[in-house]
Amino acid sequence: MTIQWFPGHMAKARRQVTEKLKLVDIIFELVDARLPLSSRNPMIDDIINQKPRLVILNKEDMADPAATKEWIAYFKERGIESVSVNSQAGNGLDKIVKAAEMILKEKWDRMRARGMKPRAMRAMIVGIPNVGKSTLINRIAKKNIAKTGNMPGITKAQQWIKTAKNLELLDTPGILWPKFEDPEIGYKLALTGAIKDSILNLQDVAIWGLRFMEDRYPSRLEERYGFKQLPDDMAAVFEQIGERRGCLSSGGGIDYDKVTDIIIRDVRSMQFGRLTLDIPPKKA
Ligand SMILES: Nc1nc2c(ncn2[C@@H]2O[C@H](COP(=O)(O)OP(=O)(O)OP(=O)(O)O)[C@@H](O)[C@H]2O)c(=O)[nH]1
Repeated sequence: MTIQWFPGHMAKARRQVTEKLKLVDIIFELVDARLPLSSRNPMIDDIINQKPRLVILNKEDMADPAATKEWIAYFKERGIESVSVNSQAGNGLDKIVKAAEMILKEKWDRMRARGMKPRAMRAMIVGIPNVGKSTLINRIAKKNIAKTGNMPGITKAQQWIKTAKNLELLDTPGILWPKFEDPEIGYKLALTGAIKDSILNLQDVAIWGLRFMEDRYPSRLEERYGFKQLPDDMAAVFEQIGERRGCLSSGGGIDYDKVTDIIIRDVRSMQFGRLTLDIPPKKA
């Protein structure tokens, strides 16, 4: 991920999504199921401007299943339909089609009432980098019956992926920017790999991750690193992990950078199991 989100890039991304909005009936807003709020673009409501929308919580296989259920209920309470899927395995694609049909039902009924022939629903995927947009598009494309080609003579025509199930998907997603002025959101995005590793101090990211594990999943932290509770002195924590995992620097001491990498890699490669980093808000 090399995109730096300067104001010019944001304006361009927004313009590209706005232009394509006219072509579709529904937006598939893809988020990371581990971060259902932090991986949303902060201006998404404004950008899609009343267009019907389905939130897709992708990478459900990496998220805490109980939390995913709570997040789906959270969106529902706010009038937003959502489904969870694992695009890598191709699980849940039927759920997407069903939910889209439900969301667009009234519009389709109106078209039928006017004597119009039902046509396929047209959708586009939007989301911040790394949430799995290309993976989902490729999954759907693999299951497709035919991929429509460019219209002759129109060099930049959109390509539509036709699925067997009355859905046509734009083959290029809309890429929007994440928001990471809030340090907490930044740590979460960094820990899941949604923003470049050079943006934040990785040791801070690793420490945030350890504190999160202590708070939410203490038994998994203990199992992996041997700490029931973390001492205030984080250097001691790094040293213990470093000793266990053989992270020695050339001078013989503990190599803190190696320990940092191990902690971050352990989260990303699910050594702590399925984690949801955005905590579903408690019901009022
Ligand atoms: N475990 C798991 N990994 C997934 C899933 N979907 C995507 N991935 C992985 O997430 C990473 C990012 O996926 P992409 O499809 O490249 O994400 P993208 O949103 O297109 O990313 P950009 O091109 O940066 O905008 C890849 O390593 C995928 O293999 C999923 O459902 N489960």
